[in-house]
Amino acid sequence: MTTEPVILIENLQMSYGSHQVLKGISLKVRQGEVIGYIGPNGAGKSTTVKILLGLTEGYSGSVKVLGTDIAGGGVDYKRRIGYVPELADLYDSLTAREYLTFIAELYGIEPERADRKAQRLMELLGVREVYDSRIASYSKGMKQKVLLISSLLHNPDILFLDEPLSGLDANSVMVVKELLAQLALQGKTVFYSSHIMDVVEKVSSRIVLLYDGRIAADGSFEELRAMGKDTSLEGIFNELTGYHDHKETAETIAQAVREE
Ligand SMILES: Nc1ncnc2c1ncn2[C@@H]1O[C@H](COP(=O)(O)OP(=O)(O)OP(=O)(O)O)[C@@H](O)[C@H]1O
Repeated sequence: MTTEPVILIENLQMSYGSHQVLKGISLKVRQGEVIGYIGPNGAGKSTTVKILLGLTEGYSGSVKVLGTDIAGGGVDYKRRIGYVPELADLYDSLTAREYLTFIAELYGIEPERADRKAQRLMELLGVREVYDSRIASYSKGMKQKVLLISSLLHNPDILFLDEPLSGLDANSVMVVKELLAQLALQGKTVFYSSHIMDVVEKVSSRIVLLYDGRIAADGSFEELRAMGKDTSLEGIFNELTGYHDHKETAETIAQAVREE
């Protein structure tokens, strides 16, 4: 394994109009780390990931992925990255075979090889029987599995995942959680953004909490736990983001529902 960071972010700032979303983020991610990237809704997690993927421009600061300054617009580093977006635009009118071989082709994988690998991964994830059905007919979890496969076909070095377990059944969740650990053992780096705290707690070797445009905590779960009073990541999250009134908020909402 190399010791150079695979992701190096220095003083990253990003605004949409007058709204400053990222207020100076610095982060070094090393090969083989599984980063749990967490934060409240709207904190800027997806924005960070989209910048790292070269999908969002207009930021300031420096961002290097796999040694490449992404501001240079190079595409080589993108070939070594896999991405499972939060809201996916799957081509519903295609079958998984058509979709996955098409995606693989974009990565320069020869169609027959891609087809073999896609079928194998569909089989391992228990969805081989719908390989030739239109994606439009799939359940949410089946679509999620196709997305996961599409991010892995080209054997990427870094995997960016935004709520990757969304819609997956309990057995599939266990498989994917274990898969992430196995991929990290192979030396792949995983950048995992999710709101499901008990999963983040279990799969991440390091947790980065984004709050108010800045990194509010960065460390292993044990290190984060040592910082506060709470013992669960959910509790630590509430503590670090200064949120204590979930019960009152829920009561007020329930009351508002009854109002005329
Ligand atoms: N294209 C855009 N134009 C304007 N504002 C945007 C755009 N994309 C994101 N934002 C704003 O930036 C902020 C951060 O959004 P982002 O999607 O990065 O948050 P997030 O941490 O991923 O949230 P969530 O947990 O809800 O997915 C939000 O206030 C959002 O409204």
